[in-house]
Amino acid sequence: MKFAKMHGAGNDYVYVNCFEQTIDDPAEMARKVSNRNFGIGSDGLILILPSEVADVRMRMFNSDGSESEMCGNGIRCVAKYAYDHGLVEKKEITAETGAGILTLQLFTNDRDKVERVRVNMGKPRLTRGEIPMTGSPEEQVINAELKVLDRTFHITCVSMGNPHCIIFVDNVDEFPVAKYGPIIENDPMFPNRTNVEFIEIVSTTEIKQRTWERGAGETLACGTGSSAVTVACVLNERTERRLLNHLLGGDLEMEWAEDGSVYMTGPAVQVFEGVFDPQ
Ligand SMILES: N[C@H](CCC[C@H](N)C(=O)O)C(=O)O
Repeated sequence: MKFAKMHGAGNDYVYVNCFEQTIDDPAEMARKVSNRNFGIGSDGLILILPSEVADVRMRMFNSDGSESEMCGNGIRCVAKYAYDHGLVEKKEITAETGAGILTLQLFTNDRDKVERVRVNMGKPRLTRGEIPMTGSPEEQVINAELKVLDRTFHITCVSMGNPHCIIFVDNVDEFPVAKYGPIIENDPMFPNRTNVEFIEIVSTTEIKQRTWERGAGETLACGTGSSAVTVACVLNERTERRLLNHLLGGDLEMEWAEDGSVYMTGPAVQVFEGVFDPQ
């Protein structure tokens, strides 16, 4: 299986060009390639496919084999792959995802390779029914109390196509993400599980994020998470609508625009290409 290893702000995936090859069991393949000792090593597997309604289509599988509707860092790398490998020739493209059709703007360097991508991540979904969460389907969850082990957190829940639970903490560097993340991820109030973001407010235009990803554990960055967090910051009156988010693996420029959509701008990097021998 030919692949490219790419990352966006350190959130790394194995990318397979499915314009020219097929994968029979992507869930199983995701588990194999993601393993950092016995595989290639990644947060998951992303398939780049032809689409009938957009320039490309993305499917994303976490390292545990579960499929997610959307991946923000992944979609920037899909755009880079598509342009750099000649699957598209334009610098504004559309991508079909489980969260709808998104529009992406590509920024190239002087060798005509994509370096940064701005993504219209679409509109956040805020009701329990849309996230999904148990309880009254029309209700929103903003700054609601949640007791976990010995702590009481205040959670805000947002879907960017996939579910996110956002928690503001005082010192994110020292926060025990691996202790609380998996418990919240698997809380029965989230029937499809959830991604969990822990956020420290630096100023009204700057935040720091750590991410516990559904199906993958702690990762260095999460683009859908960063989008959901931007919405949560505004809803909780913690920041302005435009902010710079410092994640463990790099920075993302975020805006929840007046048109209701969230815009994310960030890097897309190819590290190497290779051939994987399935064992
Ligand atoms: N890292 C990805 C999100 C993966 C979300 C995935 N863990 C899920 O199950 O929804 C991002 O940049 O948006």
